[in-house]
Amino acid sequence: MQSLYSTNVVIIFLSVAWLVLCFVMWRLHRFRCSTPATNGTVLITYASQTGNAQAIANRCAQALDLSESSHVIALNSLTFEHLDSIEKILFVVSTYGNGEAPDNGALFIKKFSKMFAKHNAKQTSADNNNTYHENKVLSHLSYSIIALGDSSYPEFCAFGYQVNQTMLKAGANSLGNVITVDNYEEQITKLADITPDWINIDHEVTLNPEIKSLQYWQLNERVVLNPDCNDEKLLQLNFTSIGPCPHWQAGDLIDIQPQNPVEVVEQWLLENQFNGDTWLTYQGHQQTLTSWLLTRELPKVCLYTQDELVSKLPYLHKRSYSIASITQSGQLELIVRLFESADTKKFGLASGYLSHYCQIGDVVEGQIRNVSAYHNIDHSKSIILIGAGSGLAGLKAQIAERTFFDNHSVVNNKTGPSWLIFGERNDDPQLPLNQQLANLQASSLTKLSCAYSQKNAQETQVDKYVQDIVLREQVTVKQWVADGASIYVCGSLSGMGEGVQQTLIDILGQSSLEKLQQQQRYIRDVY
Ligand SMILES: Cc1cc2nc3c(=O)[nH]c(=O)nc-3n(C[C@H](O)[C@H](O)[C@H](O)COP(=O)(O)O)c2cc1C
Repeated sequence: MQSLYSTNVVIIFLSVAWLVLCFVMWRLHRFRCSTPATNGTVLITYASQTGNAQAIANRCAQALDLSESSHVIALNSLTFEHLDSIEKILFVVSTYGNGEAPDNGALFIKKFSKMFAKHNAKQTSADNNNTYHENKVLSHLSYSIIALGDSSYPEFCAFGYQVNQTMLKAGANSLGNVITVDNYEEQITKLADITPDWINIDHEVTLNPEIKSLQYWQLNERVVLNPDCNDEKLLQLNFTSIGPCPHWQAGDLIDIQPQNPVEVVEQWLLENQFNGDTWLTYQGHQQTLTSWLLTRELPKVCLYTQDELVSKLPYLHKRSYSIASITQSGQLELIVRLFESADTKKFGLASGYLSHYCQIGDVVEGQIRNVSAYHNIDHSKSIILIGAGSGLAGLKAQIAERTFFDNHSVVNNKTGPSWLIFGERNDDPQLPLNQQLANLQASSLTKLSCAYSQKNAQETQVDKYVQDIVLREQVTVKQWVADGASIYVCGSLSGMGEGVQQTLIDILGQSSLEKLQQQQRYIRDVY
């Protein structure tokens, strides 16, 4: 009996010891997996205009088991103290404008060049004018750069290279070449292919078409907003979601999968002697070759066999559009400018598809893109919304969200005043566009100021461009900003976006505008 008792005690003891050992080994394994390669502190910083670089930064944080809230920050928020206290940093930065930084990274080069110069000056005097150490302020720090861009721009990934130069000058250690990413697409670009070796991206965080569900939208209505214009028509499109409606916020974009016109696909098939009626199965879906090729690039010279086409021909690049409505309306609204080439009279691929080839009732594939840089607006404060043409989309979404906030917030927390400064071509009040503006003024705006580019400014005393209004109304603009207003700009970058920015610099001063940008009170959804 005694010996049976002691055997049981030994078995229980061994079992507990075994469980404890297993637990310790498991914790150790988890610790090893989650600890960054250097065992040092790692930070991830992003500069992102439309959310791609930010999404990659967040996924890298997941792969490194780092918290997004404490280890992922916008480049404008990066301080010298951060750099001084960490051992490794990952930059995920896109390029914007003409080889420039995205807005939430625009202060980095200026801020750090100044800071490093100051530090170097101190270092120099400490070393009795020995300039050898001048560039070693960040010698403890290693870094990698993922640079997003689009090779159709002359300055491909220029900002990524500028960040690299700044870090090299400060003596930081590069962990490899700048990783350039051409035309990043969430569902096509494999994260494992664009991340440095020290980040172990597993399959869970590798986005590809199989694991991300696609979103489809049925076109219900299409209205020409400026029927008086023969060129560059502006169209409003309304869609409903097929299946449960995804959630989005004002400022979010939608990436639309464009399609070739059917005639173009049929002509290409004929020229290359393929049979468009052949049924082909790819990734579990079966449709005719013609249907498959609607969304594919069609090369001038085709070296593939008919069976290879679907797996080899790349998808047409998706195009991003600002969403003009809010989820609560139950409709996805877009405002699209139809591009038509002056020489060939051909339509732009995506704008032609949405504005011309796509028919009412047709289904369009489009993925909502969360752009948190455009979200952080305090609706209880006032806002100056500035834009032109298709930029009305982003501005309408902000107005709709503020109206929703007004109707659903607690009594004392009402929406602040909204001032819309908008530019189009013609002031004819019968035009659907001008009727929409009048409706917005009646229902939701405190102030509406319009500029008309096709009016003769001297003769009619109207402003030609939105920046003319900002300049003429500068006293009021300054007063609104002093009272806490945000400024939200939406529309084309060249011309409108750049003109507005220069005028704001002229009237508010560069440093005040930078401060507003840092406080996320100057937001630009410009393209
Ligand atoms: C208005 C605009 C300007 C751009 N300028 C450049 C450029 O000069 N060089 C470049 O390589 N890519 C340029 N791009 C491409 C972006 O860098 C690319 O789309 C990137 O994926 C955007 O990433 P983000 O969403 O993080 O901002 C530009 C894109 C837009 C919309």
